[in-house]
Amino acid sequence: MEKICVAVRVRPSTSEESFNGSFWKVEENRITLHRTHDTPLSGSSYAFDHIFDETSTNASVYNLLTKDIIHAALDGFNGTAFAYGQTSSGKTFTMNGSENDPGVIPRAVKDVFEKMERMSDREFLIRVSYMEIYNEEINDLLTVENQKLQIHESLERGVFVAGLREEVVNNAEQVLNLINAGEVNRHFGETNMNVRSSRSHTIFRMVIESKGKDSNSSTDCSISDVVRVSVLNLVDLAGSERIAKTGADGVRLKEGKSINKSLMILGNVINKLSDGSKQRGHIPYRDSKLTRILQPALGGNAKTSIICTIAPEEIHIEETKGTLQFASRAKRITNCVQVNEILTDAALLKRQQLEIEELRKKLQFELERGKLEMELKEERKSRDQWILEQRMKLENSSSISFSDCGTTDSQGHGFLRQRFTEECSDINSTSQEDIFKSPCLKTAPSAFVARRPKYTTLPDCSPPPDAFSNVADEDMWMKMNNGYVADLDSLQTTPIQKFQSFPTSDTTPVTGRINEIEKYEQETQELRRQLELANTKINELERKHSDEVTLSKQLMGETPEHQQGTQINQELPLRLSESVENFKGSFEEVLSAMQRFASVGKLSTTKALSTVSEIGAQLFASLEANFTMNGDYALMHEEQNAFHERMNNIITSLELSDCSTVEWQERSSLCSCEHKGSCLGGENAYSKQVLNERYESLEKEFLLLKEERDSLLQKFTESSEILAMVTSQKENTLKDLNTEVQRRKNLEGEVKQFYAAFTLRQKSHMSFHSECKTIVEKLRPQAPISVPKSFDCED
Ligand SMILES: Nc1ncnc2c1ncn2[C@@H]1O[C@H](COP(=O)(O)OP(=O)(O)OP(=O)(O)O)[C@@H](O)[C@H]1O
Repeated sequence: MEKICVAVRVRPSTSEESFNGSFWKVEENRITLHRTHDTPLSGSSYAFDHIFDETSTNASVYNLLTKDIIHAALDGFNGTAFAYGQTSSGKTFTMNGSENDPGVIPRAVKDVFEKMERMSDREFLIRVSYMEIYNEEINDLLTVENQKLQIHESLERGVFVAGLREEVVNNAEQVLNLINAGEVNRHFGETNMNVRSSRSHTIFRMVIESKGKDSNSSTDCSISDVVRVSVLNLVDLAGSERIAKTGADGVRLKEGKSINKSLMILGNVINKLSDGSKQRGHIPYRDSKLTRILQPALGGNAKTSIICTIAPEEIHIEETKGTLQFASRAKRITNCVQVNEILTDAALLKRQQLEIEELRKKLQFELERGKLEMELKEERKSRDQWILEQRMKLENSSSISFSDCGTTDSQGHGFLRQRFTEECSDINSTSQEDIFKSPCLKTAPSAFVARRPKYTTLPDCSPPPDAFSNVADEDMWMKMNNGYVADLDSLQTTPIQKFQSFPTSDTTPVTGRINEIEKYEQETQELRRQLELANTKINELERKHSDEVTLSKQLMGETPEHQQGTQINQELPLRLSESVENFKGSFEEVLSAMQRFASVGKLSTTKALSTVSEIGAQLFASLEANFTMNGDYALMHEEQNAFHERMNNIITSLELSDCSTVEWQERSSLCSCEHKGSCLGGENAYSKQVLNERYESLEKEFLLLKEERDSLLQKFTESSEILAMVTSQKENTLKDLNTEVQRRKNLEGEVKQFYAAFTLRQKSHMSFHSECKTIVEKLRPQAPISVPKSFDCED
């Protein structure tokens, strides 16, 4: 808990008049209203953390009041500094300052960046915002369009202004430029009391995020996993005003009313908070936007300082008193300040892993301990049983012996020893089962056992095991066996206690133990459940893995096919144009042969026509075949060769068509000259027309082929795109697959580690168990010696 730091600053007087009645006098951290003749007025004296008189500078205010808060903000503490006071008392002067004496805000900005540079072990991210509350509406001073913003609240961010521009900044200059830009948008107005009166409350906010540069440590939460986020508010409130004094009307009046109202609500909040935690009751933070935004600074998680500015003039005494009373109440407020640290996902994960590991170890340990305790209990129980049995045997035999024991005989040691030996031999002959090998005191002569006046009856209990240290030592037994007569009263005796097998009276630890065991059982169940979940996850991953392997194989299988397809698609247009070129070549050869024959008059029109139509049919059939061969280049090549062959045949047949030429020549010689002329002319015209038609149809075909080629090219591009897509999909799937494989490996590793730790624990438990057994075994033969001895001492 930390108190709000409250200071008062007195502005230099603006009036040249000397005081007529009273004035404020500052003495160290106390301010008192004095009469003119320097006598303090009772009930008007106030003490604060600091008081800055008229001569004070903004530098001193910053250093004494705000600097610590700014520095703490860099360490992760929220901080708020605000100026409160009547209008024209110097709030804006304190917060913003002048050129010669910068105020709290510019100093804080510079200080933040300077300190940040010195903190070389941390990385910082700073965001700033600047807003005003004008007539109870929130406006963004950095973006004029952001008006009438709303306040929201969320678990993550707490109370925040939605839509407020937050600028990430890197240096002080950048921030100061932003502030200057914001100042332009701020509402100022002239009143009778201040030519430049703030008509709104302004809040300049810096959000400071930082994290350590250290990035080591894979097992524990490293410093770099913890992010500190602090909010620093520097607030310049609008001043309270008396409408009569400010002479406000119209807009100014409305502003004045709004200012006074929100300051009144601030006063109410401060009053409530200063009442002390028990009487506080409801704090009306939600009554105004100002108190809602400043909520963390008022009784919340923030280091807060308030500078209350006052005007020293006599005419403002009442307002000054009001301000000082506000300040006095604010001084009583305590805030609950803590560093705001956020754990990143990685840190949370690490922490949870550590916790699980801790629990696992604890559980193992407790299980083992519980088991051992049970075993020890069993051992103890059987040992107690055994001791009890032996004791009962002893009691039975001793009751016989002690009945024979009389008073001390005065006949001397020799007689006693002889008698003792005799008795011993007697008893040994009758009591063969005395496995304790205890001295034969039971049958000792009355003279051997010194008379013990206090002793009246046999004790009905044996000493508890913890009293074994009180019994006589081995040496003493030996002496007694050798006939030594002891003064038993001089021996330290074991107090008589009722026999209780073992300290079972304390039931609380048992109940506690049961509770603990139940708790461990629950934890075991939980761990088992986690293990089952892990196994399910592993199985799921395995299934996914195998699916993806199959998919990958499938994709791998498809890839060569796709590659081949692409290659074919890529080469197809080239090959087609090559084949068209070849066809063209063959066709031209035939044409030139025909021209040759025609020029020498060896080719009849009929022959020429039939040849051309044959060539055309061949050509189109071959072209068609070529296009439908779908990239089978060998076949295409064959087809081209066949076409070439056919063309050659046509040429040969043309060359060999002598008879037809002779026929033609004979027929032509039969024709009259005019007839001949007209006949030739008619044939030529006909052949030209047919050829033209043919040429046109060939051109059309050629265009069609071109279109087809273009569409094939289009298809090829599309196929290439699909292939690229499939390839990238395949790569992504492979990546996913690798990640899954890695995750699975990690999980397997964890499970292995868990089993290894478990086995180790089991081994240590076994060895501990065998050690215990050995100890118990060792203890077993010693018990008979101890028991009768204690028995004797109690006697
Ligand atoms: N400590 C000071 N030293 C010198 N001049 C001061 C001091 N305090 C205030 N002034 C001057 O007094 C005038 C009023 O101050 P300022 O505007 O800061 O008052 P305010 O409290 O912000 O008023 P309002 O609430 O109306 O905005 C300004 O001209 C300012 O320069």
